Amino acid sequence: MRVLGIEGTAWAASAALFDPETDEITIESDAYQPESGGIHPREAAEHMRTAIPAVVETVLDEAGAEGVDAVAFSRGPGLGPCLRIAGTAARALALSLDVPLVGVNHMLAHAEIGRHRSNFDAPICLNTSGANAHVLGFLDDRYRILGETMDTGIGNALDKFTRHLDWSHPGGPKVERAAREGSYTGLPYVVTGMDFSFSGIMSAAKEAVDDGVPVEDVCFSLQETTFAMLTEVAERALALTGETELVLGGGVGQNARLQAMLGEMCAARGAEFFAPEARFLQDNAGMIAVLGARMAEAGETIPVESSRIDSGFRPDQVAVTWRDPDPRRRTRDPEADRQGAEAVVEFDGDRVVKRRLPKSYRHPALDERLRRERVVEEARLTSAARRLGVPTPVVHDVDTHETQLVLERVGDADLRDRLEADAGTSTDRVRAVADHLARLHGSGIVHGDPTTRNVRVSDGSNRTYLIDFGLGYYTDAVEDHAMDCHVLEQSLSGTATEPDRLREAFEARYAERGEHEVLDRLREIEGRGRYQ
Ligand SMILES: C[C@@H](O)[C@H](NC(=O)OP(=O)(O)OC[C@H]1O[C@@H](n2cnc3c(N)ncnc32)[C@H](O)[C@@H]1O)C(=O)O
Ligand SMILES: Nc1ncnc2c1ncn2[C@@H]1O[C@H](COP(=O)(O)OP(=O)(O)OP(=O)(O)O)[C@@H](O)[C@H]1O
Ligand SMILES: [Fe+2]
Repeated sequence: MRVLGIEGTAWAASAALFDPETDEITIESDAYQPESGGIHPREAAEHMRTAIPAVVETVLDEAGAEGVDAVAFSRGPGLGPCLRIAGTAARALALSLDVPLVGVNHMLAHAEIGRHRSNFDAPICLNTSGANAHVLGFLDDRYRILGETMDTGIGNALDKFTRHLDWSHPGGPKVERAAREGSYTGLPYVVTGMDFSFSGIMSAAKEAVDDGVPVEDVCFSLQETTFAMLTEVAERALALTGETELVLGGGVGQNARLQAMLGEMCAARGAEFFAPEARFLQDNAGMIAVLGARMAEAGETIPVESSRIDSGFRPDQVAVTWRDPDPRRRTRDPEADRQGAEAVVEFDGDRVVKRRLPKSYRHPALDERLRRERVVEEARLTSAARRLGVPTPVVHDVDTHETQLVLERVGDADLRDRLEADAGTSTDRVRAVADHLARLHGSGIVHGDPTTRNVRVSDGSNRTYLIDFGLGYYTDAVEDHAMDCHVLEQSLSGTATEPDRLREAFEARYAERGEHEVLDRLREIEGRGRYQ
């Protein structure tokens, strides 16, 4: 099945032909370059109007229209005016060639091209593009968003920073070049579970430049900080799901420093890492044609009448019928797997020794700071939570120099590995987590990382413990309390076959025990448009 792909979500007018028999992918692209500032949606759409027919024609000239069995196009997410033009071109072409039409989710295409090129079975995918940044895992029939940006995509964040410097668009490659001459200066580091945000860091970076810190140093630190955050959440996703493969997607993925950090993180934990070639990382129609072919083979074509574009199209909205469920996810031995994202954990009788070893992918100054802060916070908040009546391990010893804790060993398993227990029991356990979080929030404590791997459960009783307070802190901010709930729910989605029932149970109990405004804010967080 030879598929012609069309891409036009924002800046790249691109057409491609994919032939699954030979695995040959011909791509023809024409980039929109703003005269000044960032991408102007109307101007970009004007570019699409002339450039898309031209790139399509070039590809058809090369490949011959007779051999095209389907037309695939980026249905979203993206800029509405651009998507509409690309969509119209795709529909017209499908009708004139008399072949089926396939509507592709652009972010799934970024993810799947890595799987396709690597031949990995079930990788975690880190998408780092202009308007998006998220970690995806595949479970049952769907990609799950395990974590994502709470404000802008990573590329847009870098581009906005360089606009402040009056550098031309796109800024990402220029930051990379300037960073080669830079040295480290501190910037905020913002990670909650597997979610993260860039706006505070970017404001601090602009301020630093205005205050006279050399631009090269700020560029260097921007990369060190934001890429370490992305690497950390990718590692947390590997630890949470137990997967051992990672693929990278999106335009920022062309950055050599980001690739090096991810490669180093994976090597250190015995996982495999793959980054596709640059032409498949930046927006391109090749990835649309490849996923389009998979979808068409599985019968996922759409009638022209119902092929509307969707500028807010999220990757977890797509029912995935073109690949098998992860064959390994359910057969691992969870208790053999003691490798967290941050720490190495060893059992010593009824005690647990938790060491945060240096992470070689992180800049040493940042690494030192994070490990020290987290050990101190973990010891302090684990004990504070206990005093509030929330079951947590007793802290036996804290060594900030060695960044090591000795904790009481609690529970028999991580909640992650008991979610498929009988419905009543797993619901009760999730309710207990709601009790614990509501109680912590009531006293101004945020856990910071309440995933299903940071809840320990006992098999013989209803005891449910919270562990791993290293990302916790004190605040009464509703937003931060809601983020805790969001992290828990996202991890349920990433690890449970039937997350909806569990999420409902969590919220019903939190509504009884916690503040209503927190759940209202939770709705708002979930509804935040990520395309900006
Ligand atoms: C929805 C769609 O339109 C959008 N596409 C997109 O953002 O284009 P993409 O090609 O994936 O990424 C472009 C971004 O990638 C950044 N970029 C390109 N090369 C870079 C480099 N070497 N280092 C850092 N950033 C880089 C650019 O600055 C720009 O922000 C998306 O995928 O979010
Ligand atoms: N006190 C404890 N009692 C029993 N098991 C524990 C305890 N602390 C940690 N573990 C086990 O070790 C695993 C990793 O521990 P922990 O979550 O604290 O490390 P981490 O590296 O910070 O992980 P992450 O950042 O991925 O959440 C836990 O999922 C749990 O199975
Ligand atoms: Fe993209």
